[in-house]
Amino acid sequence: MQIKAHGLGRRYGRQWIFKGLSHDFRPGTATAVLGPNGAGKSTLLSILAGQLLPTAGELTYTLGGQPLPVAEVPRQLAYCAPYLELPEDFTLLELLAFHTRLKPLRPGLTPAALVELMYLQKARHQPVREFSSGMKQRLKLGLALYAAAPLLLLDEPTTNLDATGAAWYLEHVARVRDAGRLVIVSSNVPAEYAFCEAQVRITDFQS
Ligand SMILES: Nc1ncnc2c1ncn2[C@@H]1O[C@H](COP(=O)(O)OP(=O)(O)OP(=O)(O)O)[C@@H](O)[C@H]1O
Repeated sequence: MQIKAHGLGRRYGRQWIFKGLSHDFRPGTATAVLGPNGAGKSTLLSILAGQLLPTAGELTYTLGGQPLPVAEVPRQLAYCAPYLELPEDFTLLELLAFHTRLKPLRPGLTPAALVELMYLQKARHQPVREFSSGMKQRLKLGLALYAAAPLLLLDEPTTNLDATGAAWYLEHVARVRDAGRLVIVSSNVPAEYAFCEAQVRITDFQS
């Protein structure tokens, strides 16, 4: 997956969050979207996900060398963000059965194997609402990292993770970096994006 952003801007009311943002998110690369709290990182990720319209500029998506209409982007997308909620009344196994029908896992990976990768075996029959915040974050990350999707968006991925959880994230994000998969990480925690080859600083596009 490739995304070309040209002259992108987003405004809320009269306030421009960012303006004139151009960047080529090349296939197979990992890019960090950086900026302090409130800079517009989540706003940019929502725009790249095709979930929020930019006020200015344009986005071009390409998959396998072919243009991809923006309406098709959600099908190609795995997205983990603090504001995306899980259906918490399901048990873990119920949630995986439901979720993987809509968003299949990588070829050869079963929900049972994913449960083990996420170290959540003991919670298989537990409703997700009873999970700790760190367990929920491991689940959200596991579902996104191991989805069969060529675009991976991670918004503040180590939110709620302890040191062991943060190390788990770094190990698994490295494992799922296939040729052609585009990874975009929004963050202001250096350890979370140290592996990224490219950076977009939102503050470079603010007046
Ligand atoms: N729906 C909205 N209506 C009005 N303003 C909004 C809306 N959504 C976001 N904003 C504003 O846009 C700015 C950027 O918000 P955003 O959540 O994208 O920042 P962020 O860099 O992800 O912040 P953080 O690091 O705190 O998560 C903020 O000033 C926020 O108040």
